[in-house]
Amino acid sequence: MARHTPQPADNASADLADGPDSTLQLQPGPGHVRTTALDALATRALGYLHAGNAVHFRGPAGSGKTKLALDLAQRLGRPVLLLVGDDSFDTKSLVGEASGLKTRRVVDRYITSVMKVETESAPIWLDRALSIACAEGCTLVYDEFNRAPASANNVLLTVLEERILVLPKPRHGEGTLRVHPEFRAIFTSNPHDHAGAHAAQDALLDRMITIDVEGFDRETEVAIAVAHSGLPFVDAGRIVDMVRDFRRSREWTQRPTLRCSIAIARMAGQLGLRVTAEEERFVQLCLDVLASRLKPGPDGVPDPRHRQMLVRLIEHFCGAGGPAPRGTVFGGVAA
Ligand SMILES: Nc1ncnc2c1ncn2[C@@H]1O[C@H](COP(=O)(O)OP(=O)(O)OP(=O)(O)O)[C@@H](O)[C@H]1O
Repeated sequence: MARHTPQPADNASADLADGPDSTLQLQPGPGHVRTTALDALATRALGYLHAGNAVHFRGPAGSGKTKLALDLAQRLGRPVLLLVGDDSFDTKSLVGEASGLKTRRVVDRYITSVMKVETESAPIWLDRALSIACAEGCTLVYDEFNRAPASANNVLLTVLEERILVLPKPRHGEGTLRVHPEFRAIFTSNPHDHAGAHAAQDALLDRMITIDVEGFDRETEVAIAVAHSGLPFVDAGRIVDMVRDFRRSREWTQRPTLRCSIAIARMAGQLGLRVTAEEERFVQLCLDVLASRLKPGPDGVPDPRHRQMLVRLIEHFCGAGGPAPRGTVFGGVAA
């Protein structure tokens, strides 16, 4: 769980970093990108959040859900709590639990010849992300919430509907906690992720507004690749076009995401590689990032024809003659 107190001005994004007191804190990232498309999406979601609704961003890996959720959380101007869903979660992981006993011993020597000793024990309650967020009116970003079992997430039902947190054991003598009016929740999930994910219960989905984030437009992807790499727009554009074409082709088993474009652009920038098919190391870099995602051939081993297609893809989009015409190599529809 990471906790973040909002910073002033235009520090809209948040990356994880160790704070000065060595607790994990979210820090604004210098490369946060806002484009027309991202702004439109953010305005929509912020409207729902301001009106008191929970918002859920659903989309494939690398579609920018977490970054968007953290950006919006920061914009709400309340402290932010980040929770990442996990298969091992139960109700206690979200709301906390009584842990150990606090013992108080009173020694009464009012009359010198008589000593009266009274011992009193009370449970110590340890709060977790949800109870803190509900009590203090924080914004809870619950990333990959469907990785936690539905039984752990059940406690959210009354929080989102009746705005009451029902505690499994009394906390400071109370069995329920009235949710702070400023409490907001932003969820993310990946519906294509089957490893370790659970089906989110309908009742919970029914209490949030789900926005599908299937991937960004070209302008946004290029702007993000530039922000992460410092490459010129033209070079980042060639890399993004290449990855987008591969993505549309469906000739992969693992989706080539925005992270692929960022990785290629960032490493090309760091290694000082020219973004062209004439640069052998650049071609190798693209193959290293992309080839493992290719569909295997019928015998389960990488199909050399697919790899050849990948090389043609690099030559097409990063050929010597400048930016490629908006054609496709893998057969996807050009943007
Ligand atoms: N607006 C943005 N500005 C800068 N970088 C961004 C922006 N949106 C996304 N990114 C970058 O794109 C990459 C993918 O984003 P993010 O981690 O939010 O995706 P995700 O959908 O949550 O992925 P996963 O499901 O795999 O966790 C990250 O490296 C992130 O920093």
